[in-house]
Amino acid sequence: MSTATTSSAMDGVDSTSPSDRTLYERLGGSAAVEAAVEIFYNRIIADPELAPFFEGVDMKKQRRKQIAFMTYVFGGAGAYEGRDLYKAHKRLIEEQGLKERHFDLVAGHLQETLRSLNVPENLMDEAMAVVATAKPIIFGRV
Ligand code: HEM
Repeated sequence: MSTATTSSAMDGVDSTSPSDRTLYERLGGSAAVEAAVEIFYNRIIADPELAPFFEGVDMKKQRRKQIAFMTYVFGGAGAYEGRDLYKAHKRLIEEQGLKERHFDLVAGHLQETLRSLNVPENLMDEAMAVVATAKPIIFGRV
């Protein structure tokens, strides 16, 4: 009999369930993804290397788009109807010097976000593997 000692938006995380449940469900569904995206962008805009890319960006809309995107890529309900990731970041690469190094910093913030929400290591690895697939797309290598 285990007793929960901490409470977070990731309550409901279940790292041992059969793989017929999507990563989205195992992470804790919409509440978990919304909490993660909130913390994720707070970290990003507090990072002096990343903040300049988000100047003038409507962060409320950005959070909504990222929630839709993560819901989709983690296998949750709904369809992703945003711009494709290559087009969405093209201007940043051509005019603002977006490099793979920045991607790695962003991925690191996502990992730290999931860690702060007590997402189990194996689920975090799964989520990070999905996010890594965005890298060649953003940089036009696929
Ligand atoms: C894990 C990798 C990433 C994912 C999954 C991701 C996802 C997204 C998504 C879904 C959008 C919205 C697209 C739309 O307009 O429909 C977006 C836009 C944007 N992303 Fe990313 N992104 C990633 C990496 C980065 C990095 C490394 C930066 C910069 C440091 C960045 C900066 C931006 C900015 C500034 C916008 C808004 C562009 C605009 O409105 O013109 N992203 N991203």
